Amino acid sequence: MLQQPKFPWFSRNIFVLHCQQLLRALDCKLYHNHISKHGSIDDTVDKFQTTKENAECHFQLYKSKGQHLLTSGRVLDSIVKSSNIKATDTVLEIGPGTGNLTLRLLQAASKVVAIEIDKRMAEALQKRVAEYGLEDRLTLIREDAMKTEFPHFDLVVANIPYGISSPLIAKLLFGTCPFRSATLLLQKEFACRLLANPGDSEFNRLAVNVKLVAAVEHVMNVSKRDFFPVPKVDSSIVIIRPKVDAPQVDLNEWCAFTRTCFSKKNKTLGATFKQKKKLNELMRISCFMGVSKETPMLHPSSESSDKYEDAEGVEVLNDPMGNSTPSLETAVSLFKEKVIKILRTSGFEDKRPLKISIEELLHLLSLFNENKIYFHGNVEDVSNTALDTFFES
Ligand SMILES: C[S@@+](CC[C@H](N)C(=O)[O-])C[C@H]1O[C@@H](n2cnc3c(N)ncnc32)[C@H](O)[C@@H]1O
Repeated sequence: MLQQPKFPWFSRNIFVLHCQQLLRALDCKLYHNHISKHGSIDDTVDKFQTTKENAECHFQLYKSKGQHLLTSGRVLDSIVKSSNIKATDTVLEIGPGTGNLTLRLLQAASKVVAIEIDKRMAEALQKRVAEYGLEDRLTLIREDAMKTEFPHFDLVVANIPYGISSPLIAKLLFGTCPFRSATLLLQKEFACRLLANPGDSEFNRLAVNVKLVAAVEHVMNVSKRDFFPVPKVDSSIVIIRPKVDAPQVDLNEWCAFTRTCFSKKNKTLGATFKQKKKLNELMRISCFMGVSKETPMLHPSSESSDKYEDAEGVEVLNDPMGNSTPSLETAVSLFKEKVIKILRTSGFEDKRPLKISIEELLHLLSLFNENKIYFHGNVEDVSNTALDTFFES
């Protein structure tokens, strides 16, 4: 007889999963290779169930760790099939859990590197993989995937904890390991945002930043009923493929630029860039970037009194030492004129970020930079700040 879970399913965000229940819930019928070698899959499951430790163990599944196990054989097979795994590939799996997907990946690939934060899950996975005699092909790293340096891999295939979707995608796309593709199960709403195009209501900074460097393909939607325990949200499978010809752009500058453009995504860029706070910030950053040596507007001095116009007909003040320095107020107003002039002459002033393509955004950023207007001040700290601000809206 199966033991009853210790807690009710919905108590305190913690679920109890009995191993036997989980294993009975698994649809393992497509382990063809294994079946042909070792007899029926039911035999294997029974063998696993009667292992003393497993027969007695149970897990508390934590929502905080995104522990919703995928139990549909149909969906698991679709994930593997759509990933186009080659027999020579090393697959990176983030959050293998008890191994429902891992076992299928081990059948298709040469190696699987699985990173699992939960010790109990890792132990159950190891045992289960050993039951199938596949342990030589599995490298199990018991760490937080966000704090671990990824070893070499060819592609990623994973049902990830949804809480780390954004930083994980950023880590993959801007990490040091080149890879072919990432087939990921994501929360449906998040996947829709990733897939959105200019003009779509969901179009946003997330899509812009990801699509700068990768193509995103929708594979299929997955019902919440295909998970155990059943989560509140539906899911989607997407494949992210890094572009081989991604534009060469300073990522920090790009991320800071898109953050500004999408800060008020229903407003025109003209309205967004006219905000006093934003102008002050941009002027400060442009100053920090060393433009101060080239333009007097970035050395404001309220002491100055005499006025004259510079070569471009811009009003500038003289300070007692003979340096040309405008007041802070004048400097901000000159800076604003410069920003608006760029937006107006390039035709972006009345456009809304929701409808602007990546190519257009790249063009606008290059116009700003050519005019020595910068969005990110710290050029040395590229990786950290780019990742930190990559997806926030
Ligand atoms: C949605 S479950 C998926 C389990 C399994 N892949 C499946 O499909 O049944 C997510 C898994 O990721 C693990 N996990 C959560 N946060 C993690 C992190 N930061 N690094 C690595 N694994 C994590 C959880 O313990 C859990 O096993």
